[in-house]
This record gives sequence, C-alpha cells and structure tokens, in this order.
Amino acid sequence: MLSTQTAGTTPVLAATGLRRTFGKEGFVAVDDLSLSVEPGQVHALLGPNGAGKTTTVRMCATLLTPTVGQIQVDGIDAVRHPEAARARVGLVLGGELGFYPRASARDNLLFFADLQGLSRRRRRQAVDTALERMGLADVATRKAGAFSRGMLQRLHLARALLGSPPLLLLNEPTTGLDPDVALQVRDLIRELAADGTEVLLTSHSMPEVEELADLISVIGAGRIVTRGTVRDLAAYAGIGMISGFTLPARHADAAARLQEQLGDGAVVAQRPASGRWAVTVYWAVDDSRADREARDAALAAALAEIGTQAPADLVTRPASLEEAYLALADRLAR
Ligand SMILES: Nc1ncnc2c1ncn2[C@@H]1O[C@H](COP(=O)(O)OP(=O)(O)OP(=O)(O)O)[C@@H](O)[C@H]1O
Repeated sequence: MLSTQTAGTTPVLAATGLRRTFGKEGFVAVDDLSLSVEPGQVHALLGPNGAGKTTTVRMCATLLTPTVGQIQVDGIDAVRHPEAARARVGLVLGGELGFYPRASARDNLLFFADLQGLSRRRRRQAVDTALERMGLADVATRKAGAFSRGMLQRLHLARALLGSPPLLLLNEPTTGLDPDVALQVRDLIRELAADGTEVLLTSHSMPEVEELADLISVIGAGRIVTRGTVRDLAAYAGIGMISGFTLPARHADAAARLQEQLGDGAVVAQRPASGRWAVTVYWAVDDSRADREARDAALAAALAEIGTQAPADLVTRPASLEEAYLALADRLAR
C-alpha cells in the first residue's frame, strides 16, 4: 500500500526522503516524505492544518528547497536545476494575488507565457488554448481586476496550463469557489488527468478528493501516515464497512448491548432520529465474501439477542473518505 510507483510507468514527479525545517529552532515541517505521481493520475495530499501539505507542494514546485531529499520532475533533478524543472510544472497555489488588475486576462497570460520563454507565435496559441479550456475565451479582453473569484481561479488554472506542462500542482484549487464553479474546476481537473497530465492536489474537501483522486496520501505531522485508495484508507482506519438502521424508541441502550454482542470487530453508535434511534455499526473488516457473511450473521444474532429482527431499513455500505479520515484524525496530530 505504501509503494510510490506502479511497475512499468515512469512518474513525472518523484520525490524521495523530503525533509524541510524552518527557523533557528529547526522546526520540522516535513519529514522523510516520499511520493510520486504517475501519468494520468491524480494524487491527493490530505491532512490537518499545518500537516505539511503546502510545504511539500512548494518543494515540488521548486519554490522551496528541501533541507534533505531529492525531487525529480520529468527526469530533471529539481533541487539542482530548479529553473528547468519549474518549466515543466503548472502551479496553482491558493491565496495568490498573481495578476495585473488593470491588464486584460489575455494580456496577463501573454505576459506569463513570455516569462516561461514561449516563442511569440506559440505564446498566442498557448494563451488562446488555455483561455478556451478554462471557459474564459469570451471574457479574455476584460480586466483581471474585474474578475470574480471563480473567474480568477480559472485564470490561475489557465496560467498553470500554459505550455502544456506534464505536471500540475494544485493547492486547494476550489477553496472559496461557488459550488457550481468548483464543479467546473473539478471537471477540468478530471479532463486534464484523462488527457495524461499528472496532478498533485491538496484539498480540504473530502468529496472532492474522493471524486478526483486515484491515490491519496494522508499526511500527519509532516509524515505520510498512510497511502492508498479510499478503501485502503478506510481499512487502515479500521472501518471497512458501515451498517446503518433505525430501531424503535424503546431500544435506548441498543448501542451498548449490540457492542457487547459484536465485541472488538465493530464499533456501535446511536443517536436519536425522528422519534427512533439511528444506529451505526462501524465494521473493522473489509467487504470480502467471507467477511460479509460473517458480518451479516453476527449482526442478525446480535439483533435477535436484543429482541428485534433485522430492521427493514438496514443498509451496509463502504465507508466514505470523510468517515475514514475522521476515524484517523487522532493519529495525525503534531
Ligand atoms: N516559511 C515558514 N516559516 C516557518 N514555519 C513555516 C513556514 N512555512 C510553513 N511553516 C510551518 O510548517 C508547518 C506546515 O505548514 P504547511 O503550510 O505546509 O501545512 P499545510 O498542511 O499546508 O496546512 P494547511 O492545511 O493549513 O494549509 C506549519 O506548522 C507551518 O506553520
């Protein structure tokens, strides 16, 4: 589960043993962190505030030099040759000002394309393609200063796409956007990945990560705590599957009694819901066939023991990313 590379593909981004300290005291923001992003893959970094996600992205973008460790971008040693590596990275960092407010969106992008060293002819083409791709072609002549936050975010993404870099580093790309604009940005990220661009993404939005990421690295206190798919993370967090159902009001002690019956293999919780009890059972086991049969039998026996039948509204489903992440939260603190 902790492998950083799939056999047969060469990652465009490969970072190994990254450590970054800050200040005289040598505060360790990131420690012994390795990751890679494969062609066409969206790799998400997830972790609490201050875990080290932005520091990691900044190092991968060559904006910050690692105290220790190596970074390869498209085969280039990004620590030794940051400028050459930087030219292969499209970057969106949250909270940037970034544009000349009195210049048009197109002129802003032309300026950045020029900085990137694109020839005059390629510059126009790259800018028009990026504006088109971000749905900004119709407002290309408007001043960037008059753009809404959503339009500005799309302009940031357009800037990141100039020159078609093989790697996109997106730090909180949809934070603060209206839901419909966030949806558009997510569609774009998915499209770009489907076209073969590698994407390293940080986001606090669990549904966003769940929807977009092929691989999720959970960072706590500067280190990778676990890495894998949503299912892998849920299994690691000890909540492979979740059963939910309701019981009549007389079952006020259902959670405690079911817990007694089910033992260590599950955690049971209950809360009031519209005059009944909503009961949730978090199963440690995954959903293999043998597990499923054992689980269903254990639940049926436990329910019979407390004097009720299998409830009609019983649903058993895999844990969501948010549920898995919350179950991990106390293992992520500094
Ligand atoms: N330039 C800096 N100087 C000193 N400390 C820093 C600097 N940059 C980051 N840090 C510290 O390093 C730690 C990691 O910060 P970082 O911004 O990477 O976290 P993060 O996971 O991106 O958090 P958030 O989710 O809040 O964006 C934090 O404790 C932060 O205060």
